[in-house]
Amino acid sequence: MGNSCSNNLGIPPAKGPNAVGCSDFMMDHTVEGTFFRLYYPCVASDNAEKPDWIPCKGYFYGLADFLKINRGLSEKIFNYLFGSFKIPAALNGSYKQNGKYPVVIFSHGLGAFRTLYSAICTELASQGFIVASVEHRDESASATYFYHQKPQEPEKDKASPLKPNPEAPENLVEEWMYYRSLKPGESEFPLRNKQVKQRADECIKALDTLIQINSGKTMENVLQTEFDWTTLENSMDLCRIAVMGHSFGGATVIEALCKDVNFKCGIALDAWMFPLDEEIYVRVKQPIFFINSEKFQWAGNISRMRKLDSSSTSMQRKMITIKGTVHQSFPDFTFLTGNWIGKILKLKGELDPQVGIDLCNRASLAFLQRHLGLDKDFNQWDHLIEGKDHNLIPGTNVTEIS
Ligand SMILES: CCN(CC)CCN(C[C@]12C[C@](c3ccc(C(F)(F)F)cc3)(C1)C2)C(=O)Cn1c(SCc2ccc(F)cc2)nc(=O)c2c1C=CC2
Repeated sequence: MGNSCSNNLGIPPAKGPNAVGCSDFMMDHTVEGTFFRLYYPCVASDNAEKPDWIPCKGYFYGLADFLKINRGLSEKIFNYLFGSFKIPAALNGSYKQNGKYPVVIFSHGLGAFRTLYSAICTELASQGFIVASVEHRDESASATYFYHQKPQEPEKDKASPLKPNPEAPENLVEEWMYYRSLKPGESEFPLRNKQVKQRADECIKALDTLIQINSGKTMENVLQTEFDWTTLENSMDLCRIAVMGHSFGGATVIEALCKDVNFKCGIALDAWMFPLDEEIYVRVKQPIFFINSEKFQWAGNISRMRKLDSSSTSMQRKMITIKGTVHQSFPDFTFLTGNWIGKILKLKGELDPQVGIDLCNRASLAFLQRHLGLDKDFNQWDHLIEGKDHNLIPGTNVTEIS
């Protein structure tokens, strides 16, 4: 019986052979630029500083907006509950050169943002992937930020004004974009359909930026982190690229596969299929792996996933359901509250969160080895792709409409 006191809460460290580095990248500074958190294999060091899980309090404000609760009060509660958590990775750790690593682009869910899936992203990086977790600017994130060029200061006040945010780059002003909820009477599909298209474009833009970084081109990272991005020259295997995402990010996976054949396969975690156009189902050709929770799915959503099955590539369309899991079993919150808060807020299912994320990560690694042609030992988990485990169901538990 694990001790129930709170000191055993935290994001579980990755299990793979590589130490994990983590660094944030934004280029260019505008809302049209790309913004992602990069996780990568790094040189092991025991005293490395760890990145903050929630990087600044603007994200707490956005979470409050998303959850429709008061900002002031919830900022204090969130800060108390989650403010001190770190990501089990080395902030700006030195990149570990070892051949070319396959690449994964990760897309977060509605109301989430780039840092909330670190148990998945750090595990992939520790197993030898370079992972870019994008932060979407389609107003589906709880919060995100970007910069404006500061208007030219009139000559008179020479002295530079007190800088609002010390690490903010020169002469740029930080601006925050918060979650946009549906307006009363607004129909949801047009908004979500527009957002999923922008989200796919942002995944492609992040990939294009990684391709430039891989070429060794000096990139001007607006965030001015202590990380030398030129060390990533020739680090990526650009024939082995996958796209992955949770919920709204799962729909983004399908849209991105459709738009860019550089994505060789996709993994959709508890996908929310509603935002997708009907005609997309026949256009996707790449392999897709649906990893579903037991509680979130419903017949209409499953039947849309099944439409992707009927095409000729059905051999490469797989679906499993993890028993005892809920929608929030994929983001990091599932590790960060005690059992009873977690159950009340539906952040935890019946299954131990660590067991659930291990099944998800191992099944994903096996699928990535199969469809990116990796020569690792992830095929040891091939049985998980078929749902062969006492905590898995092949396909779905949802009784589907015919
Ligand atoms: C009332 C809000 N109402 C908005 C439409 C529904 C809210 N909701 C259920 C929630 C998110 C919940 C949550 C988070 C976080 C705490 C905290 F206390 F731990 F912070 C608590 C409680 C509230 C569980 C979902 O939207 C579920 N969902 C999600 S949740 C992604 C997410 C968001 C924020 C996070 F911090 C972590 C993960 N991503 C999607 O793409 C889709 C859906 C539904 C359809 C498509």
